[in-house]
Amino acid sequence: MPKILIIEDDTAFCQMLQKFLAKNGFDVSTSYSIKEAEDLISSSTFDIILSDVRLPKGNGVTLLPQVKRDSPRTQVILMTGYAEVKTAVNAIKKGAFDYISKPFTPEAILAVIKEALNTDVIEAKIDDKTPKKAPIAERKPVGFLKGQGEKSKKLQQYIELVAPTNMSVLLTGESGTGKEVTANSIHRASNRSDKPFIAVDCGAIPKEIATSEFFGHVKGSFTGAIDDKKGHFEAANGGTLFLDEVGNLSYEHQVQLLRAIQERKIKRVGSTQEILVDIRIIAATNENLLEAVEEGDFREDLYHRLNEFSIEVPSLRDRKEDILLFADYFLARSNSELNKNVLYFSEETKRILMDYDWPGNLREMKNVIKRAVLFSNTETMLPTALADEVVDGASNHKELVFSKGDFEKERILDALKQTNFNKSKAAKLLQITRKTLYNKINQYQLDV
Ligand SMILES: Nc1ncnc2c1ncn2[C@@H]1O[C@H](COP(=O)(O)OP(=O)(O)OP(=O)(O)O)[C@@H](O)[C@H]1O
Repeated sequence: MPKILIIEDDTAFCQMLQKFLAKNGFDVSTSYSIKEAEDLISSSTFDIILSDVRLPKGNGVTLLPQVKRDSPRTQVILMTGYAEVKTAVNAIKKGAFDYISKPFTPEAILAVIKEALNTDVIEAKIDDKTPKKAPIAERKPVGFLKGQGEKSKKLQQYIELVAPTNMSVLLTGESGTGKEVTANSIHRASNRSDKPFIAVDCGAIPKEIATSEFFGHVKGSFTGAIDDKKGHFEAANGGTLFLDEVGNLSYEHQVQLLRAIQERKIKRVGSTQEILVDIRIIAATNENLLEAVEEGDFREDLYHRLNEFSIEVPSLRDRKEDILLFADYFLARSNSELNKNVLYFSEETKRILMDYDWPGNLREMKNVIKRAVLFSNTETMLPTALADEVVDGASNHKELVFSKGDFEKERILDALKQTNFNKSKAAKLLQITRKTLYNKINQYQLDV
């Protein structure tokens, strides 16, 4: 039975959580203060520590070094208020597994705990050198940062609203915005969270084998069917089937899919036996599906069946307030994946991250930051570590917005500091003339 320690000074909430987790099969200890927790941690080993961030005499994050030193396999999950997300992201840098924002649903906390326990199992399997082949479509749950800006809050509200229902959800949004992780987040917050989440990229399945991929086949039903095989519908039974790039399905497969969803039963290729399936469908597209319907490329009845509730996942440039929060998050993840210790972004780097347009959205940011972490040899990430297209893209954008006065004063000071107060070099860096720089220095009465 996995052991959990809850550290929470709100006694009523702590006891409620204890009862709930005990009911769900965990061996739960509680402590109401850091001191009490330290004693428990030194005398016992826990699989999970679930700690409030703000505690009477300190902060849940201060426990991390002790836990990581004495019991490296223990996973720490922090419970935060909205305002403490930044602290929690910093805690991930120091080795915390994840954080969960209060208030949270029972399903949500169970999902994070399970994910933390799974990580351990995966590591153990690697240690064993007996990796099991996972079904192609079964993907490990991914980290999900909620964000704090208006668009992010709205996205989160929609996720929480629709998650407990059985409604089909259609996720729209540009490539890389996080549609798959949003789908996963809906699944984790639903009452199907202990059942599979199967993600299928409809654009990547060859047309000839799509039926068998979705519904399975029996041995000998076609050349190459050397064994009985379960399809994605059966694999997702009881859980959620995520259909990515659903607009890429052929007409024939749209018909098959609609029938299976409506009738809630399928037949494996080559079999006459009907199999009942209970699945929730979440579909995603980055094209305009309604246009595809109008042009006759996508069946209207299937469109309405998938679109019982639609959520638009915003682009990263529409989540400006969250850009640095996401950047911090990817910095922490990259450090732990690459075993590096890049802790900060320089002011200029932050500005570039803010100014850049991020056409590839969060996927692009994740890759850009990982690469930059690899290239950084200091605790502070400098712009030189960023890919050229990001720096160039941001400076084109910066030229456009420079005159608006946004952060102008700060930018000028930063450029001056970076160039050791050499005004010609600073002007060059800012991509303005020396004369403009002098005018700005006067305008802002900078003492340089
Ligand atoms: N809210 C988030 N928190 C943390 N990471 C995120 C978040 N959203 C997206 N990501 C990361 O960004 C990357 C892209 O996300 P995802 O694959 O879900 O995007 P997508 O919209 O489904 O992309 P595509 O349209 O190309 O299928 C992933 O690596 C994912 O982990």
